[in-house]
Amino acid sequence: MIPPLQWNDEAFRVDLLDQTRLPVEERWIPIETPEQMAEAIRKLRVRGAPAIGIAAAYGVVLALRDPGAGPDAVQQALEQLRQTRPTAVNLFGALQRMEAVLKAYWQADRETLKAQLLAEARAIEAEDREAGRRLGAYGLELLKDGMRVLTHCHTGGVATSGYGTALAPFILGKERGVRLEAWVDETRPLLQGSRITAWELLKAGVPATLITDSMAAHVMQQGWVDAVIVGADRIAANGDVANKIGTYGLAVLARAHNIPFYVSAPVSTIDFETPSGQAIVIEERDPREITHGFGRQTAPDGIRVYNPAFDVTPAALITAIITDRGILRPPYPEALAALRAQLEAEISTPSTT
Ligand SMILES: CSC[C@@H](O)[C@@H](O)C(=O)COP(=O)(O)O
Repeated sequence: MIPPLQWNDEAFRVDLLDQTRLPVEERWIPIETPEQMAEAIRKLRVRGAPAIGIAAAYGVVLALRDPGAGPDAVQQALEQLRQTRPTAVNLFGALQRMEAVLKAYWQADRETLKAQLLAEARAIEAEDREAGRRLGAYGLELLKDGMRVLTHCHTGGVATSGYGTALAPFILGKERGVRLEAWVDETRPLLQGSRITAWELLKAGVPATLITDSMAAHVMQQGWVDAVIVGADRIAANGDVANKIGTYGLAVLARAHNIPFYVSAPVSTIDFETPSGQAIVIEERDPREITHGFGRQTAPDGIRVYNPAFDVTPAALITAIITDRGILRPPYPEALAALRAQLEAEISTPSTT
């Protein structure tokens, strides 16, 4: 498993895998300031909901790289990183945790603040790694040996810090001898499926077949898909799920073909404060991603373009939501409320082990 980034303690910087270069080149770039991290997130050099949160957390630590910088610089970094991408809630959750550390150690000396911020960023990364392993194990309760499973966008190692979210059962399944076959959606317009999912599954030795997004209906109609599994960028309190554009269409297709549709995401992707998908802000990206994708003009100058990066799948189309705390089934408002109560109870009664 390749991580999306590595903290370089000696150089006090982040070494980041530039995902825009995949699969042709595995290029690691040094990130030394919060500005550089914000740029990397905006340009999708690091992407995928959990990875964005982890990257932003380390980006906050970088505010203290300059020997003259103090808590004000950290506060500024928090504001800057919050402006990068609006949809994935992991970004805001991670920054909220970093802000809590900043507030708790505002009056402390610089070295203590630095150490505490770094420890929190490392904790966010480690928790996500463990969440991915659990997502894989729960996913394998639903995805059985021999199944052909369609997935969308990229939800593996470099989008997280370990096994991934929707790709976790494929990777863990490979380790455990459970044979899953993947249908990989290309994922227009930025091709996270063909560039990154296909690359990661090949590396892991998981059998995979690449299709363009518009072929999904056809392969389902042929009876060649046993399940669909996707990740999430934000799950609302009623179970609506924002994920990469095209996910909603797949859910409709899965329902039409009587195929189970699963969402796999860590609890850090659940936004209990957002009542439904309608309240989720959908990022709109540069029209040139469609008209000039990968440097080649493929549409006439002057054409009007709409380029939403995500869509919302209504809870009613989701067969189960796999989380690192177990598998949720409809009705989701009740299942999510129970999960929230469980998580809150754990916070108020910290474990003594
Ligand atoms: C890695 S978990 C799932 C999502 O983050 C993933 O499906 C996705 O939509 C990523 O979008 P991206 O725009 O590439 O950051």
